[in-house]
Amino acid sequence: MAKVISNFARRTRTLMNAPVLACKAGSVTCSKNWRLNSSFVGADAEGVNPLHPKILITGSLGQLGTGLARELRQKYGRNNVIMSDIIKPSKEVKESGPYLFADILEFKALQEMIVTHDIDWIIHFSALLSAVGENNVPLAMRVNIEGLHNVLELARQYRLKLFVPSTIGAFGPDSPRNPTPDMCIQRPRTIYGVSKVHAELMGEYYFHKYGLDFRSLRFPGVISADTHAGGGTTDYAVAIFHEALRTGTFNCYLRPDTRMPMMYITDCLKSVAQFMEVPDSDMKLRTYNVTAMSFTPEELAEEVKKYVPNFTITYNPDGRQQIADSWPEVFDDHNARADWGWKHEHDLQAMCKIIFDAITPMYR
Ligand SMILES: NC(=O)C1=CN([C@@H]2O[C@H](COP(=O)(O)OP(=O)(O)OC[C@H]3O[C@@H](n4cnc5c(N)ncnc54)[C@H](O)[C@@H]3O)[C@@H](O)[C@H]2O)C=CC1
Ligand SMILES: CC(=O)[C@H](N)C(=O)O
Repeated sequence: MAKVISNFARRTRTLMNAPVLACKAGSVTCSKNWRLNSSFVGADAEGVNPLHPKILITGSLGQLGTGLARELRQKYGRNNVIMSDIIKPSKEVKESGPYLFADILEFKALQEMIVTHDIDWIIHFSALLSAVGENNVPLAMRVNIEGLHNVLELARQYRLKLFVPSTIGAFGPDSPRNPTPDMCIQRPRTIYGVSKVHAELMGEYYFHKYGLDFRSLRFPGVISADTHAGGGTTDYAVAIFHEALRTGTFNCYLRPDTRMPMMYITDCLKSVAQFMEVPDSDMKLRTYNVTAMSFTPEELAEEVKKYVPNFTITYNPDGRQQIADSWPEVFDDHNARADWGWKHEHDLQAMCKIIFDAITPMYR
């Protein structure tokens, strides 16, 4: 009990020292008293129970968030993972566990949420992806850059663990493209990429300056069986499966030989869940590349033909071609594999089989 009280006192003191939080001291104390009265067995130095951290996912109604919430709820308990976004959740989402409205640009409301719900970790998914970002630069700057500043400050003030995904889009035409290592020139030419390099650097700065437990993985294009994709350059590899079954044809906005790194969604979600638990001592970097495969639209189309033999594909490159041409072709993730055992499960063939098995019945 003495350890519990001293942890509690230390955490409360830290919070009270943050000037912006002074007015919240009452609710902080109240929230931590709840912790005192509840099961606190096995809490670490920050007072977080490593078996049941309370996790907030921002932007959780996008392509990745719902699946990650499912994965983390299985691990840490349904009520310990709070989904949030600015859009209305479906009935299934509402029934699956806690969901809250959270605009990443409203700092005070986020503070209140962290305190009221006693959050330990933030998984920060809110973002505008590459193609939509190019179409609305001012909004991308607000959501991707101001939003990041807000979560960094929240994580610093409340001593939270923070995960912010980065992307192959954080590299640019001056980076080596085949393969692209963790450490190399990063001069992206999209606002999305610029905001992600900014996130990597700011997170690492907060780590060195304040000891913030900042973690980031650079994902390749993530492919899932559902049609939702947030407006990225890699989205063709999500849309193609449904179009193939629905119409037998697909009009691709990239050239047939445009090679990009990709990953099946379950591998992506597994990488996040695994990475959040990697001990500090095993992490030589705070930002790691992770990937599973690399393919071109032409190669994907060949695979699709195995399931839809009459499938045809046409190519009409648009503005996304220029983005893709500046991104990595093959991602080098050997550091993640060596330092903390990252390993993908699905290659192109395995992924296509899972997706077609899942969605073909919908089109019969
Ligand atoms: N899906 C992919 O292929 C990849 C994704 N990532 C990163 O992973 C994260 C999640 O990606 P996805 O789920 O695909 O994105 P998405 O575009 O599908 O979802 C983003 C979510 O952010 C929400 N959002 C927008 N403005 C907001 C605001 N002001 N406050 C709160 N939420 C807001 C949107 O409503 C949306 O649900 C992003 O940071 C993205 O950059 C990185 C590499 C690849
Ligand atoms: C690779 C990404 O970050 C995303 N899918 C996009 O294409 O913008």
